[in-house]
Amino acid sequence: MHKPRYRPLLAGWRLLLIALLAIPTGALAQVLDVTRMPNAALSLTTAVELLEDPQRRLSLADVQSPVNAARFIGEMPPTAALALGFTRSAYWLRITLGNSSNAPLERMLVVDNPRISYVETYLPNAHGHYRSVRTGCDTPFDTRIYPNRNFVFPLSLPAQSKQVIYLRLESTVGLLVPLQLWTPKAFHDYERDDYVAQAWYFGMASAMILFNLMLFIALRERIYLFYITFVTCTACTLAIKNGMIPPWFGNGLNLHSNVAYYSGASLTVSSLLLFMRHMLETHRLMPRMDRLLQGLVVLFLLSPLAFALALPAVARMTILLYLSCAALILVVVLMCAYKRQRSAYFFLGAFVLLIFGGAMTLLRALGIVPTNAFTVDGVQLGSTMEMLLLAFALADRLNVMRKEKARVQVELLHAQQQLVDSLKISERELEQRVVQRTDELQVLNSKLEALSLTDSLTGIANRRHFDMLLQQEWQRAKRLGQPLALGMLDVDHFKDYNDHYGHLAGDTCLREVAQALAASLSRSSDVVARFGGEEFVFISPMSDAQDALHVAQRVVQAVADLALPHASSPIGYVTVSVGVVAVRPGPASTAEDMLRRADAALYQAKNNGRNRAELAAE
Ligand SMILES: Nc1nc2c(ncn2[C@@H]2O[C@H](COP(=O)(O)OP(=O)(O)OP(=O)(O)O)[C@@H](O)[C@H]2O)c(=O)[nH]1
Repeated sequence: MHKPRYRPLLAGWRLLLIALLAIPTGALAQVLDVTRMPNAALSLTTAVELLEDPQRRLSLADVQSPVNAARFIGEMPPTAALALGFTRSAYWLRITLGNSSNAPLERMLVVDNPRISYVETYLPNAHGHYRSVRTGCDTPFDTRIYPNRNFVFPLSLPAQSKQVIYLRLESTVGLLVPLQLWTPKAFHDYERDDYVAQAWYFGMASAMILFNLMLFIALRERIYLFYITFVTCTACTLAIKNGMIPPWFGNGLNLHSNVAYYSGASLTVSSLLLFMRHMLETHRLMPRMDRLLQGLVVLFLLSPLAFALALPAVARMTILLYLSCAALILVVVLMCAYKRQRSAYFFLGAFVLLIFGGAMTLLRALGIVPTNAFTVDGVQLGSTMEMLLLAFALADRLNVMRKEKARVQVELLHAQQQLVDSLKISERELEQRVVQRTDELQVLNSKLEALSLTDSLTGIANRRHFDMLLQQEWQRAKRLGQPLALGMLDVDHFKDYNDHYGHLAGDTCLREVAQALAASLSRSSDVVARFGGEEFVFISPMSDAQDALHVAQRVVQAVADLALPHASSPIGYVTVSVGVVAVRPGPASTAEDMLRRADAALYQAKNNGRNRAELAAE
């Protein structure tokens, strides 16, 4: 026969204690009178007599035989449940119930733990024959004579009667037996409240799943999917644990079984690990630990195969694995919290609540803490708090991300503003530079224009400039009906001067003649220009013939006053001849005519002996 190698010490100690304290009661079975009942569960623990069947071979007839009947032990400690620990033995429970009243009574015998693999009840009929009902979580749901998440057996106790009821219990996992007796009414009330409490939990889990599904659809963040998977696995596992899976669900599969329960728990742990990895970003904060977590995820995903093939054998190891994993999760969360991972604080709080709830359930299973509303639903309560806190952590994460986004947006705006500002500054600088360059260009242009209009040798207006000015002055005089005078001047015997003094000296001479010419025409409206070679011209607006001749003579005199030596000239110094004309521009005359006439007058001055001014003939 297979015996577990490591029976929990506590369960062993408990059985030893029970054996020492127990009085063989085969013949002296105490009768529990069920005539008067409380309006709540009546724990049958102290009324139970217990017989261990390590080989799991005894039949009802065997346990009724005088030898075995005398081996039942009673006087159980007054706890809410018989905690028999992880055991492969079958246990026989004997309860003697009495009805001292004169009326038949209906009672409900309840095994308030849906996780017992096999619950076989032997109920006597009026003739003392036993009817067996074999059910349990590892048998199909329709084996239950009363459809409830726990194992419920309605009893009929005739008036003035005594009944001995036998229960045979066997489990592939921990064996915890909260055996209760109820009146039908009290049980129905409790049943309603119990299902309402369960509905609260599953309703809340469903709401969380749907809400986070919507968040996932809206935000497309994978972490919500991990959370949904985790909550779904948790809710399903708790539904299995509490016997809440509807009988029609599962398509023939027994989803109440301990294989389903352990598989659900493993899937829950792997989804929790997946969620935690993403939530705490372990791949970034602790890459090596993250690889270990990934390995555990795979291990837990594959573990249902092991449960299906060898559940009783691997049950104890699985519990150890769960505990190690819980410790590892705690270490990871603490390390992340130490590294100031904000989500880790929430995760820590949530996980501590779950562990606390789970620990309560485990300690109840081991018989260390009493069975009560808190310890029975410890995992469920812890899971509820965990679910809420993790949802809060997700909301906080969203909030942090939103704040981060807002901060980045502000930074972006700031950067944009800075860019706009610097663009504006460079635009202004560019504008200034353009203005400056334009000014410089204008100056340059005016210089160029001035250069293009100035004679490079003498510094007075050149021929081009003169042509323009002559046209302007001509038009103005014509418009205003004013007289306009034009003088044409030529240096006398200049070829000889050049020949005698050299070309460079000739240039200097021309410069001095130009200055003398410019100095002789003092009005601002007067114009002097180099006409070409050694010829100069002047324009004197608003001057009639007399004025013009007077100006021309002044020029001749001014050059003569320079007294520039000219060895090749009959006079001995540099002189000029001037031909001058004064006209009143009319529709028939042109500026060119005026020039021709001035040239003719110059020719006349040359012919008349040079060093003189001649007025053009009318
Ligand atoms: N040094 C110098 N000589 C120039 C310049 N332009 C023209 N000449 C000279 O001026 C002389 C003009 O001589 P001509 O036109 O023959 O007349 P002229 O010798 O002055 O004799 P008249 O005009 O009849 O008195 C030429 O020898 C030119 O080479 C110049 O820019 N610089």
